[in-house]
Amino acid sequence: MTSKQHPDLHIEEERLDFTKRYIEVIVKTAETSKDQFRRIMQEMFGDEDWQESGRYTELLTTANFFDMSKAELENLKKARGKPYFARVDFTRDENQQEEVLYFGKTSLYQRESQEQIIVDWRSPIANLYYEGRIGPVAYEAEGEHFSGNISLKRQLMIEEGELTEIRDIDLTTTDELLQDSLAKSSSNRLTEIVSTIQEEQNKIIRADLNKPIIVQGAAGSGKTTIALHRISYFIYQYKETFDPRDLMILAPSRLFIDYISEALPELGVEKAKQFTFSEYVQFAIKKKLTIVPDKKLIQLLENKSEETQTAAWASGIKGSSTFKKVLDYFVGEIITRFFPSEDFYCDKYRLYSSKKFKKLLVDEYWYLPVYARVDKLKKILQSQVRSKKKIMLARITDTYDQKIQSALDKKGNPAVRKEYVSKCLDKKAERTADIQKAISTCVKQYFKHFEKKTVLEYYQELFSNPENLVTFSEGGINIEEAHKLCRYQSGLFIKKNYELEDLGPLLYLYALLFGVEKDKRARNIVIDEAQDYSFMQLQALKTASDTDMFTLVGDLAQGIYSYRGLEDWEEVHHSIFPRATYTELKKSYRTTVEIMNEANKLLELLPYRFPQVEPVVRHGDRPKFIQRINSEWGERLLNEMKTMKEQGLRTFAVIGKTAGDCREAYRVLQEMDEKVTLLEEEASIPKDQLVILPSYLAKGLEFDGVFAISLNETYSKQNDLDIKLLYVVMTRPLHRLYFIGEKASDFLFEE
Ligand SMILES: Nc1ncnc2c1ncn2[C@@H]1O[C@H](COP(=O)(O)OP(=O)(O)OP(=O)(O)O)[C@@H](O)[C@H]1O
Repeated sequence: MTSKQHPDLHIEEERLDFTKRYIEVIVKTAETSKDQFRRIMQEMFGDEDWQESGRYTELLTTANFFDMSKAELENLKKARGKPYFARVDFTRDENQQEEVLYFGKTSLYQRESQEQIIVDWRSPIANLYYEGRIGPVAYEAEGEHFSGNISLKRQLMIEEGELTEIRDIDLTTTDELLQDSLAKSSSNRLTEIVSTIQEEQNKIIRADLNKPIIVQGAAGSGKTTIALHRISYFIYQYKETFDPRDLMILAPSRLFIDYISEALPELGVEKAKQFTFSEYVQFAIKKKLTIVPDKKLIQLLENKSEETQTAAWASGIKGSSTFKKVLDYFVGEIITRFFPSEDFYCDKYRLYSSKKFKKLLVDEYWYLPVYARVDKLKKILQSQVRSKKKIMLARITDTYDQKIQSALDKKGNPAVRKEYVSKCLDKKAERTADIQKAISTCVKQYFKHFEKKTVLEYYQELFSNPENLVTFSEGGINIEEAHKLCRYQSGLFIKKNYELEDLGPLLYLYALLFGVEKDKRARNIVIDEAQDYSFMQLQALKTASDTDMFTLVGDLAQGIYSYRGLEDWEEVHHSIFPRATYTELKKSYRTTVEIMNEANKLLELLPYRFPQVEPVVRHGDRPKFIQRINSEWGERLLNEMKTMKEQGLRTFAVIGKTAGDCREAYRVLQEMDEKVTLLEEEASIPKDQLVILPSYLAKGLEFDGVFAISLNETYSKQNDLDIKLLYVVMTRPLHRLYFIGEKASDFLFEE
């Protein structure tokens, strides 16, 4: 029903008018002076319409401005055009009083009357909107118990401050707002979905904030979106105690960070740090490294040479839990290098036994990074010297004073006595100087023998001895493999290069040996596309940040980096995040039924059991195959795009299997004078332009219309990687999917 026909139209319009004016009062007052509050109130509400209403008098008599934080004010300003999106009428059992609640992206209330003008979508009571049905409801949320009755659930569409539509939801109506929202065209950027969050998504957003969470979600199930909403919810819940800058979002590429950039301020989470894994590791270990471009995936697609196989194999080993064992063992061995061979002496005084030193190093300070333990022991010895300094010096003085005294007491030749006393005085001065010197140098001397190396030196050392790799892995790596791995690594080190797969072990080693500085550690980490992380990477992040507060979202069916990433969640769940809640999302919100049905067929070709993805019921055209003849395909593509544009669609992508096919497509389309952009890793996505990108870069992104192309490259059923890549491509479009190739079987179709 449009707003004009709704029986409550007048009530809702008046409410909106009131809310908008009240926001203006708050904003204006904050921008001028608090003393002006009453005057502004009169100005905003003093016109005839409002003077007649009882509400105006009430407002004025109770008017009393209260301070808002800068952030709250900013949120309120942002909310001016759309202060809320839903209304719920709820009667609590305990007092039988009906509350009329308006939910929006921020909260606003009148302090005196305690009336909530807008309730934040992240407050516990907003669960009534996301999960409650008309009728009796009862549930717990963050320790609060709700029981009562919902008599009205209403969605309110407001655009630029105007009420455009009112929709009452009851048991029988399907969620039209969701359908509308999904039917819209994409903007090339991720947006917030607060008004249409679904029950299963809401559960993840609000799942226990003190526990890690792992979400296996189908393509388009809203993983990225939900992860960002969960951050927003987290920041809201802990606004008093948690600095948003302690939150870190790890994304697969800068392209992806650009893609989510719009949703961040909308959700108030723009202060969270955003990194790629590679950027973060270099930041944390304070070293700028030369990382060789990650060509393995492409090489695996293009050729199966032994070199490529070795590279992929080495990646797998360096990311495995076996390698964690190697590093743990290695660090254990490094610690023994700090076992002193002798007790600690200052001059002739034994101040600390080596046994005690070892005990502290290994047992007492086990929780500290190795070098921090050594530093701690240094301080202990220094304080030991300081505390014994007086005694040591006093002993010297006493000894020589006694000698002198007894010489003076003796009768005898005065000349001899004099000489003896003078010698004693000299000796005393000499010994005192010795002790003074020893006091200032003994600690330094004692530690002089201990090594001081950088994390890179240690890492390179690890690969200098194949036998050690076998021992450290307790047989997990055999001697041939160890030799092969060492050879592979030395090929990198000679050129002062590292590869992405070295970063997990490096970070882990750094954390254990030196510890990541506090201001470089995150207290809460959100990882998107988590299936592409290796065991070692996740373990390293956990150890480095000293917390298990992670949100991991990913989809194993899109695990195109499985040679180095994860094949299942089990090991990660059990060994790294045992406290984690594991959840699955099977519904897809992005794609139409017709497209998803085709994509689902690919999952059946994979050797693992992936559940079929259930699309939210939204129909569209069936995917279309266009036969490629010479370069005339370019024209057909542009024609189809023109038609789509006429139908209101706005974002389009040509997705090739590899960069090679993309370059070829770029050449053809550019010649036709079309404005196209070839996307490289670090680029940002231009708005309203046709973009060409390879399949592996398209992961996580979405477009209204997608042209999957096969020019020189085809997809093969024999290769799981090909199947997964094609699956990624086919799950990118919101509305239309085209295949352009020589024959349908190039895209793994029967016909
Ligand atoms: N509850 C919802 N209401 C409206 N739109 C939604 C909802 N949930 C998801 N979407 C939309 O579905 C699309 C897919 O969401 P998103 O990109 O977060 O999914 P994903 O699981 O991360 O996908 P992928 O696996 O491809 O990375 C987005 O356009 C998002 O806005």
